Amino acid sequence: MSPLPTTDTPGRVLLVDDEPAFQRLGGAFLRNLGHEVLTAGDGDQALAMFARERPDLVLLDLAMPPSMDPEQGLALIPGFSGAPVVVLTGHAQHDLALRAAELGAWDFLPKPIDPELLRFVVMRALRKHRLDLELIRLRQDHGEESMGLVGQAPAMASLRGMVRRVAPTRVNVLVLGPTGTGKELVARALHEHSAHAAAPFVPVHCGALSAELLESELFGHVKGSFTGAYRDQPGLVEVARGGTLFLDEVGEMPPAMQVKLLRFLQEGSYMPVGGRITRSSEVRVVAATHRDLEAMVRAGEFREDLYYRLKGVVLRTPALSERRQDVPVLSARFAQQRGVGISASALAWLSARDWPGNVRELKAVVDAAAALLLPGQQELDADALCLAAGETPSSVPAASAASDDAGGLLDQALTELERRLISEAMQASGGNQSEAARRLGISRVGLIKKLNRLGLK
Ligand SMILES: Nc1ncnc2c1ncn2[C@@H]1O[C@H](COP(=O)(O)OP(=O)(O)OP(=O)(O)O)[C@@H](O)[C@H]1O
Repeated sequence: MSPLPTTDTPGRVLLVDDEPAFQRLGGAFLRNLGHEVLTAGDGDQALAMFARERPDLVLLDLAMPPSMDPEQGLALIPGFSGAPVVVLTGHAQHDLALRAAELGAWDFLPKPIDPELLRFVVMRALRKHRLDLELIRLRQDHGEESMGLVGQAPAMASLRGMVRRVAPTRVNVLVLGPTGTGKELVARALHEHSAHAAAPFVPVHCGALSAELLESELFGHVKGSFTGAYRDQPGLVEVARGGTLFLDEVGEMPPAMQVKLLRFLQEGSYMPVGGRITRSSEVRVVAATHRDLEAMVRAGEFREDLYYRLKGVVLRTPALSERRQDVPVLSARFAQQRGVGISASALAWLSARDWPGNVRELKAVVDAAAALLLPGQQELDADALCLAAGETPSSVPAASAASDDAGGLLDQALTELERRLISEAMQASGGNQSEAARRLGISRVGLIKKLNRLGLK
């Protein structure tokens, strides 16, 4: 047996025991080891202290006043969720110890307590607690890190960096990029990482409505202001109060509305359709368009003053053709969301194509292919993707499984994919092999072998 470790980072321990002698002696022993010790003499006190002080560990005697019934002690265990619980039991109370474990206790110590064992069990439980916390933090960081914006290309990393920096501010943001590249995702990430994430996120499609309807939608209307206005209707600027108003396709906004929006952006005030009283609302505005707004301004199609109001900060979402190395990771994510795997041939097929509709189009094909899988099939392959894309499987090389040289063609497609991913990673890393290997998720030695094999050195 390995020797018991002697030192570790101390923690904050809640000692729940009604015996003053044990509180004193056990407490002093743990304090000597550097731990901070809190004590409670009954269940109610213990739960209240736990809620207030959030200790790292609970040492719990099961038999306590008023009833001294261990069942009552057991019932306390779930109340200490978030910290490991070590129960203190009598020597012959194995059943009780098992029940405690079922209820979530991490360990148990027989009484009378052996100090060496106490020291060891406390240290082990504290270590577990710290690992749990670290895991939670890593999970949060990981979720935060991608913010739903999947992609390893440098352009995506810097986009995420900008979102993280801009989100906590209230500055207006203009998101520019081709259709289907994640502009709305960026707007949502900005909202979700702002201090106002609990307030509403309200999207409005500016191109889908006439000027009149858009005005009524945004600023609301009063009863009787037009046929069909049977009651007062608040506008979306009101619905989004305190949160984010997302103006999608702002380039399509009719000129008559542009001037009203400008007023709202400048003064925070607006007039509901048919109303006589000016209202105000405070929202953060994120606008997006796939159109060249600057060119529209030059052509007199979009108000210059509104353009400058909207573009507090400009964020750009890259076309998928500018980050082809992200096709596999995006495809794998979309397949995973559908609960299926994805084969190498499928990734090769997807990577070899152009995606004029960008991520939206890629996602639609992966989703459709997942829906077309036969019962029992767990993995997307090139055939399923061909069908989903409306092509006959034999029209693409990787799918012609029936032909004699199908294996050869698949190998060829995979080699091509490998060559491209490696070249792109090397380029993105400025020729640094260690960095390129990290991006590709392989070892440096593995990368060097591949570079030699593919003649890329
Ligand atoms: N980086 C990404 N990671 C994961 N999913 C993405 C990414 N970019 C886009 N998508 C997905 O692609 C689809 C289209 O994204 P979104 O609606 O945000 O694009 P858009 O640029 O606003 O499009 P449009 O200009 O047509 O309004 C959505 O299903 C979205 O979840």
